[in-house]
Amino acid sequence: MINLPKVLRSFRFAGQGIIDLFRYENNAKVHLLVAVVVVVAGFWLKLSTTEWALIVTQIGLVWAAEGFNTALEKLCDRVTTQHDPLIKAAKDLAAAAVLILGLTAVVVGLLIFVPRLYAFFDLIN
Ligand SMILES: Nc1ncnc2c1ncn2[C@@H]1O[C@H](COP(=O)(O)OP(=O)(O)OP(=O)(O)O)[C@@H](O)[C@H]1O
Repeated sequence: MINLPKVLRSFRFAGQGIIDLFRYENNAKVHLLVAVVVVVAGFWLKLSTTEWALIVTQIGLVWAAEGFNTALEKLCDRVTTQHDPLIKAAKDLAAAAVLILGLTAVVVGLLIFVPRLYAFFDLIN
C-alpha cells in the first residue's frame, strides 16, 4: 500500500527545498529571473505548444541542475571547508553540469526565439 501521508510529507520537504533554492542561492535567483523574462517573451511572441514544451524543459533542467549543484556544495562544505583538491574537483564538476545545461538552454532558446523575432519584426516593418 502507498503511504500517502509520507508522500505528502516528501512533497512538503521538496517544496521547502525549492523555496530555499530561490531564496538563498544567488545563481538560482539569476536563473529564475531569466526564466521569467523568457516566459514573458514567449507569451509576447505567441510560442507554439511544442516550443513551450522545449522552453519549459530547458528551464526545468537548469533549475534542477542548480538544485543538485547547491546540494553538492553544501555536502562538500560539511565534509571540509579547508582547501581540498577532491572537493574542488567535485564542486567544479557540479558547476560544469549547470554550465553545460545552461549553454544548451541558450542554444535552444536562440533556435526558438531568433526566427520568431525575425518574423515579428519582418511583419511590422
Ligand atoms: N574546500 C574547497 N577546496 C578547494 N576548492 C574549493 C573549496 N571550496 C570551493 N572551492 C573552489 O571554489 C569554487 C567556488 O566554490 P563555492 O562553494 O564558493 O561555490 P559557488 O559557485 O561560489 O557557489 P555559492 O555562491 O552558492 O557558494 C569551487 O568551484 C571550487 O573550485
